[in-house]
Amino acid sequence: MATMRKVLPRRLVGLASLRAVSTSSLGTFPKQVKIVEVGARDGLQNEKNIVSTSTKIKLIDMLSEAGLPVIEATSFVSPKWVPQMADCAEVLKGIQKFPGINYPVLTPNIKGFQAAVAAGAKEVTIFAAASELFTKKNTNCSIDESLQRSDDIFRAARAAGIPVRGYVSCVLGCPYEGKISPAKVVEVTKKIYSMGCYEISLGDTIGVGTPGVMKDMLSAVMHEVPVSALAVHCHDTYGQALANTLMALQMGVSAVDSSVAGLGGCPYAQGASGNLATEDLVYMLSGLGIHTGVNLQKLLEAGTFICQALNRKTSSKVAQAICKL
Ligand SMILES: CC(C)(COP(=O)([O-])OP(=O)([O-])OC[C@H]1O[C@@H](n2cnc3c(N)ncnc32)[C@H](O)[C@@H]1OP(=O)([O-])[O-])[C@@H](O)C(=O)NCCC(=O)NCCSC(=O)C[C@@](C)(O)CC(=O)[O-]
Repeated sequence: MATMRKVLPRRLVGLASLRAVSTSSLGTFPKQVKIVEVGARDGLQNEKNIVSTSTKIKLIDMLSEAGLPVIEATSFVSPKWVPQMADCAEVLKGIQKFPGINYPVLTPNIKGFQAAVAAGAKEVTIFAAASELFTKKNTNCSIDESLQRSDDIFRAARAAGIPVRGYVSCVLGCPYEGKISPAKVVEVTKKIYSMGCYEISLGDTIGVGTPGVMKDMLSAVMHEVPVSALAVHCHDTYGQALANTLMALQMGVSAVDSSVAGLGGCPYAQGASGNLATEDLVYMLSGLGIHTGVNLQKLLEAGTFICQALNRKTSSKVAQAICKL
């Protein structure tokens, strides 16, 4: 397709490398950032029209071609709650598994964990939240009950030698409770870290945060959990996702979730919009001279593919800019 063949103009590549030498005044950044691509799960779970299994598989294969090191493939949740993820087993079985790339899947309970393992999952992700009301809306239980479900998963995962990643949602605000205290985020994050999550992604689920509150929340969490075990997951509802992520990088976080074409949202978080667009993140990191291993050109092609399949415009500013050139 002609639109998928556009090559990143030389002058943009040049601009990015020019910026890479002039960032010392911004503070210390990690030399390398691990991008966790969540478009196929977080992005698609919010789509009203069912996306075909083959489209999901092709998207993930294109993201693998682009060199993303971690691609969240799908979620083994109740199809009554999220019908879009009903084909989770087919998707996980159907994708090409590139060597060196992880394909974690979301599991809300032991039933989901067992189904994920049966479909070949090598890594799972549990999800908790720093808000009681969001937890109830999202998983029909209290925070304590959700942690108990996670504990069941940890036991089974340990026995099977499967690594577990974790999410804490609503770290900068909740659609139902409003302001969330950093102390509550610390409490939940610390619990799932001590239960065995090797990495915990702190989610600004509805994208209300600004860099100052990100800094306060992260400072509090970093007192209790090593920064090497933290990631950030910023939605872009108020246009703050890139700024909040930059703040997290300056504080030493080196794992960032993002979504191709900025797809995303949670069906149980009113007002949540898309995630930070992976294209925009890669462009910024490249400009800062930070290694990601991602091929921006191939990533743009994956974004074009899924936007055409969904019949929608990309939310990535970088993709929009390059399409106009
Ligand atoms: C947790 C439950 C299952 C509780 O839902 P429930 O209705 O309380 O559970 P239940 O045990 O009564 O089960 C209801 C039915 O679902 C079945 N069931 C039960 N579990 C499973 C399973 N794993 N896989 C398949 N089926 C399942 C179960 O067998 C039963 O079927 P029935 O007997 O009625 O035919 C439900 O609330 C659920 O699936 N919630 C998931 C919601 C979701 O996926 N939200 C989006 C992900 S979180 C997010 O997006 C935020 C994040 C991670 O991106 C970070 C951020 O931005 O902050």
